[in-house]
Amino acid sequence: MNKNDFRKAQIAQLNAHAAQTQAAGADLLRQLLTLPVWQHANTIATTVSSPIEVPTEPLIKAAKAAGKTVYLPKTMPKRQLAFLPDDGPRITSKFGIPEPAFDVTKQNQNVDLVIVPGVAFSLDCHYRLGFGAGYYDRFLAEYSGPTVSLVAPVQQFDTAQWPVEIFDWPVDTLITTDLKNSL
Ligand SMILES: Nc1nc2c(c(=O)[nH]1)N(C=O)[C@@H](CNc1ccc(C(=O)N[C@@H](CCC(=O)O)C(=O)O)cc1)CN2
Ligand SMILES: Nc1ncnc2c1ncn2[C@@H]1O[C@H](COP(=O)(O)OP(=O)(O)OP(=O)(O)O)[C@@H](O)[C@H]1O
Repeated sequence: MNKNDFRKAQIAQLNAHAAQTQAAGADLLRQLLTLPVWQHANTIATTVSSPIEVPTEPLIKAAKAAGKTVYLPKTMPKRQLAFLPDDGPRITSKFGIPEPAFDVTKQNQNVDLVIVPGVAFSLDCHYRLGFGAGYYDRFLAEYSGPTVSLVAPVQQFDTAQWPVEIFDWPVDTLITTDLKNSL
């Protein structure tokens, strides 16, 4: 199947399994908190999740409670992402995603840990398929720090069932959970 058709089918699956994905969040977060790469990070980047994604609000709260600075992406022209601290009001973008206000003096593209979103992940080579605009592919081409993705059962594939391209970057660490942790 081509990438766009696979992505469309997979987004339909994410919608159908949204409750299961929300339920998986607690176990995925529990595992994240045990990772040295999390524990040692002073600055972390994540997203504001939509209802079909692994919930990130508990992760944001846990990071702040641990004294970390949380950065969120703001979508910029030319499909670039600017990472800005989650320290003020969030403004909903034209894509419906709440984002921090742009302030070049606060921008940080080199945080200690990036939590990478996606619609599907391959467990063998850690490839990810995103929502399709290439924002993270472009960002990861420039970022050399550690990456982790929280993978709900519906997002797990033993091997990529979609075409992997030259600009696709594997994620360092995939955290997965059993279906029984999501019921
Ligand atoms: N929660 C969350 N936030 C995130 C991401 C994500 O995956 N999850 N992103 C991960 O990358 C970035 C936003 N990703 C996006 C991915 C696709 C489209 C999109 O398809 N937009 C148009 C098409 C516009 C175009 O082709 O330029 C659309 O809605 O039709 C928008 C944003 C940053 N924030
Ligand atoms: N490093 C890059 N530089 C320029 N263009 C890129 C780069 N990486 C990806 N692209 C372009 O971005 C587009 C979207 O790529 P793809 O379909 O793989 O997105 P995705 O992985 O689903 O999205 P995302 O990375 O936002 O989650 C492609 O047309 C690709 O050519």
